[in-house]
Amino acid sequence: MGLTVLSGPSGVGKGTVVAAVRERHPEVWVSVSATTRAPRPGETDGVEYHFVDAEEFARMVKAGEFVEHAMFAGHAYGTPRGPLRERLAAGVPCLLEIELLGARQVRSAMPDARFVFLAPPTFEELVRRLTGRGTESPEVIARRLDRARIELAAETEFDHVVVNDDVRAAAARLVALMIGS
Ligand SMILES: Nc1nc2c(ncn2[C@@H]2O[C@H](COP(=O)(O)OP(=O)(O)O)[C@@H](O)[C@H]2O)c(=O)[nH]1
Ligand SMILES: Nc1ncnc2c1ncn2[C@@H]1O[C@H](COP(=O)(O)OP(=O)(O)O)[C@@H](O)[C@H]1O
Repeated sequence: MGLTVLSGPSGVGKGTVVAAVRERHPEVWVSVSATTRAPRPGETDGVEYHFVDAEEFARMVKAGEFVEHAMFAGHAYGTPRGPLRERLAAGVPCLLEIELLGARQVRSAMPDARFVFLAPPTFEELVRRLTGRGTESPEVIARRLDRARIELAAETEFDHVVVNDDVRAAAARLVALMIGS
């Protein structure tokens, strides 16, 4: 099974590590999720996410177009089924970067997938990273920290834990788990 699911608390560096994987490992295909949240500065529709409105998201859910979908901090996120199915059928190593509830749905639907938890070196460092990104209001940061505590407690559900101490090292460890070193 060529599918790897990467999860971990908000701010741990999932997006950063996945960007490093994209840059250095073009042989890995990274799924582009749909979301109802607004693009952040520098994000492009179709690259980091497909940015859709709530109506379009609901239509996609109803049409069965998602492998999994979940709410996170007030917005909907989902993994489109078609592109993933095509890449898996072609034998391409595939990576999903999704939150815990979605990872659990994938675990039920595709139990042969590999589940990797990206962990912060310490909780204090997680708070620093989440605050330091500067893209969220204090209310949003507080909500994400509440969710982060829940996500950290689920670490033991995963097959592997990669500590994001150094971005390049963490990306290399993730790819080694996916395709061997
Ligand atoms: N279930 C699910 N979660 C997703 C999907 N895409 C992204 N996420 C997760 O949604 C959460 C919020 O993502 P985002 O708004 O980009 O914030 P960030 O991860 O803190 O930069 C993160 O935990 C992502 O891993 C998806 O398709 N399905
Ligand atoms: N290994 C690392 N060391 C230091 N800072 C990091 C590391 N990985 C990510 N960061 C920083 O932490 C913040 C959150 O990273 P991000 O990739 O947005 O997290 P996530 O996608 O998990 O929410 C960003 O400011 C990012 O530059």
